[in-house]
Amino acid sequence: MSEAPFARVALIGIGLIGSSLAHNIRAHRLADHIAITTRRAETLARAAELGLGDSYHLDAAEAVRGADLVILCVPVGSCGAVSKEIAAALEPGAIVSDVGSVKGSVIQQMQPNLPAHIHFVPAHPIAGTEQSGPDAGFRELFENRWCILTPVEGTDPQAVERLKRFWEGCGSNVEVMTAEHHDLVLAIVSHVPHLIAYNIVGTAADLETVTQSEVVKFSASGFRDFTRIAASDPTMWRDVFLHNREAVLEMLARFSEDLATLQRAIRWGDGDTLFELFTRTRAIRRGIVEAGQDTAQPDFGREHGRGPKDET
Ligand SMILES: NC(=O)C1=CN([C@@H]2O[C@H](COP(=O)(O)OP(=O)(O)OC[C@H]3O[C@@H](n4cnc5c(N)ncnc54)[C@H](O)[C@@H]3O)[C@@H](O)[C@H]2O)C=CC1
Ligand SMILES: O=C(O)C(=O)Cc1ccc(O)cc1
Repeated sequence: MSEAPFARVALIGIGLIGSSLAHNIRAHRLADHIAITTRRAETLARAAELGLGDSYHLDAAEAVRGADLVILCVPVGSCGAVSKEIAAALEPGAIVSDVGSVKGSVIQQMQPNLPAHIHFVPAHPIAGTEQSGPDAGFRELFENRWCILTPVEGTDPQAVERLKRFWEGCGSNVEVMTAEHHDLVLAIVSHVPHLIAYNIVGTAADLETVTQSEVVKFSASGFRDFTRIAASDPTMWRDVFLHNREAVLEMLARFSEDLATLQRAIRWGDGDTLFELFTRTRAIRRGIVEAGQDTAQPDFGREHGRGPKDET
């Protein structure tokens, strides 16, 4: 008899998150069999070369057949289409989950396609890097990181508990909340910051009076951090903004108001306003460091990744 918590896990999409999950499932014996499926034959072949799974399928329905855990690791805009492809092949009692950075839209896209005899438990690991593709994954990615589960009302608590234990098996701490709350929180702590990074790097790239070589030569560490984030996968982030539209627009409106306040303070020489804000934000940063939440994970990821992949 098998001792692994799952008999067969199907990973749909084998980029940064899918491959990091494969490493974890293997290392922590979370399943007896890892079935991998992805859209492109080249990516699947690379996953096989890396030995990430036990079976490899171009047909997603074939991969999920007999699986007791199915995890969609694709851009959020593809979740609806993938759920349609696999629906008829899903095993009764299977847990179907995802790793998308947006939850409300993923639930809306997937739920209508899924049969009543499976347990749908959406998830989001708050762990990643700017890298993508099957080479980018590494086992330590989820260690000491949060994973948020957003089950819909009426979900079997045992299925939620099983998925919670799976993520704990990957080294994560798990929290449960509504999809709506998740999308608001992530809009301010992750989505808007990425948009700001894309925007500032774009603005610097468009400058006429400051040359590109000067931007590279004199970029202080703050700007360098922005360029790392702005190197994140374009498909993934396009989908995040299109699918968390309302929460992002709400947070952007607040951000713009606060930015206007700073603009005014600079224009009128109001140093007190600037000093007061910078003092408050410094305390927030110190709180994060004291709570042990400031691991140098991106560098760690870079060490393990082999460079951004444009089309995986
Ligand atoms: N990159 C990050 O830092 C994090 C990403 N996420 C979420 O994880 C999901 C995957 O992101 P990554 O692994 O970073 O992306 P990635 O670009 O590294 O990998 C995506 C994979 O999905 C495949 N794919 C795309 N469309 C597909 C389709 N229709 N059918 C089958 N396979 C398809 C691609 O070929 C690729 O193998 C996204 O929803 C993202 O929001 C969550 C946490 C962190
Ligand atoms: O690389 C970084 O700095 C990240 O912020 C990683 C990340 C990206 C997207 C997510 O949904 C969660 C984490």
